[in-house]
Amino acid sequence: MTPGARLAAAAQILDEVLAGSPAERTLTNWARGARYAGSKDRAAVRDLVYDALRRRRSLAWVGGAGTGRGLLLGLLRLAGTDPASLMTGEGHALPPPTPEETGRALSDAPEAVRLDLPDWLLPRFQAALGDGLEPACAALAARGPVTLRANLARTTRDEAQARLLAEGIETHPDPEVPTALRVTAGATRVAQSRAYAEGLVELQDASSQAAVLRLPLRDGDRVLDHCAGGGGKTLAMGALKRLTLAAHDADARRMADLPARADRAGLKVDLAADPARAAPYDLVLVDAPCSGSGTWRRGPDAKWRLSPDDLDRLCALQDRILDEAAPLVAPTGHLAYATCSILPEEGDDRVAAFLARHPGWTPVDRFVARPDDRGDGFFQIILRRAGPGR
Ligand SMILES: C[S@@+](CC[C@H](N)C(=O)[O-])C[C@H]1O[C@@H](n2cnc3c(N)ncnc32)[C@H](O)[C@@H]1O
Repeated sequence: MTPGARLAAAAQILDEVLAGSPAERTLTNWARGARYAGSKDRAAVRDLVYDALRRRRSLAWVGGAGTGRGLLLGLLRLAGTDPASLMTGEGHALPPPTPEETGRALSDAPEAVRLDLPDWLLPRFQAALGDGLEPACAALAARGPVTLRANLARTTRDEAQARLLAEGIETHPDPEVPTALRVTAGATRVAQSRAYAEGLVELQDASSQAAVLRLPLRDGDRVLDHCAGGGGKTLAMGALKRLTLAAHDADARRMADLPARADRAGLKVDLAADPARAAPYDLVLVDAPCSGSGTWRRGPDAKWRLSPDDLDRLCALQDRILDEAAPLVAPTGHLAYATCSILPEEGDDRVAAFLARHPGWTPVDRFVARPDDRGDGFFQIILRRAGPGR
């Protein structure tokens, strides 16, 4: 495909996403129908779509319209590329820009537009981030890093790094998270690499790894990952200590890949349909469903879809899951609550509400990460039952 044809494909996909179709599914459907598109074309179109969605408001401003075409006009202008050089109207390329499609200067845009936030979220982000508002929004508007976790149950980080390098995957050790390797070249090879197949590394964001490293885990502990999903945190915990691991998810289908991933990592994980049956646990981790606001660069359509009502519903669900999980903790055990959100409504506010309902608990550790070039935004609090603990 020519660069102009890729742009035209991205414009069409973006129009479908803007009309409400989920980005990932729309891209997959397009790729299925576009037999002429090679893997490089698919990757380039995908990058265009995601780059445009992350900066949807600012690009619409600069591009002059909130359509797929408008966003791409904005993207080209902000990259210093003359849109007329790619929108030529020839072959499969989009028609050339018209005199009406001039757009406006980003410096004249309101703050929420410049920061690529929905209006209703701006005051919440301001309150939550203070001076960190602009860098966090810039991070959410850019591509996120690809980070691996060295599986310390199988290897050291140095060894994992060397094995990856031998397969053409270059990484950089995170200076603060001792398990994390940021991929600097060859990211598309990871899933097919032997290092990955042999369970030496897993894909996991550095902030999420940092949070798991703070959990109070001891050899022999009984641990429940109460919202396990694909099991990223279950596996990260299992790599650190010899644990009896149980994983639960209200939607068991989300754990479908967990047995294979556990096998690869050399771990045994019990998939618990009813986690109360094996209670109590020394640690229950609630990695709750949330807005994902700390990870919006990875699924940017969610940033534009979230409504205040959605956020209220998520907060109510987070409260309910915490109430379900707390009785599963042993008298001397811990309850950890985590979200990949930077909104206080889903973090400290939920903890305060929990403590008001359950005065028998006390926080012992709090971890907050903002999205940056090292990792995603994340929140975690570790609670222990008040009174003599461990
Ligand atoms: C943030 S995701 C978990 C991600 C996962 N821990 C990981 O690290 O890959 C939240 C999960 O909570 C699950 N969930 C939603 N409601 C739940 C409930 N009431 N009890 C348990 N899990 C629930 C969702 O199905 C979803 O898979």
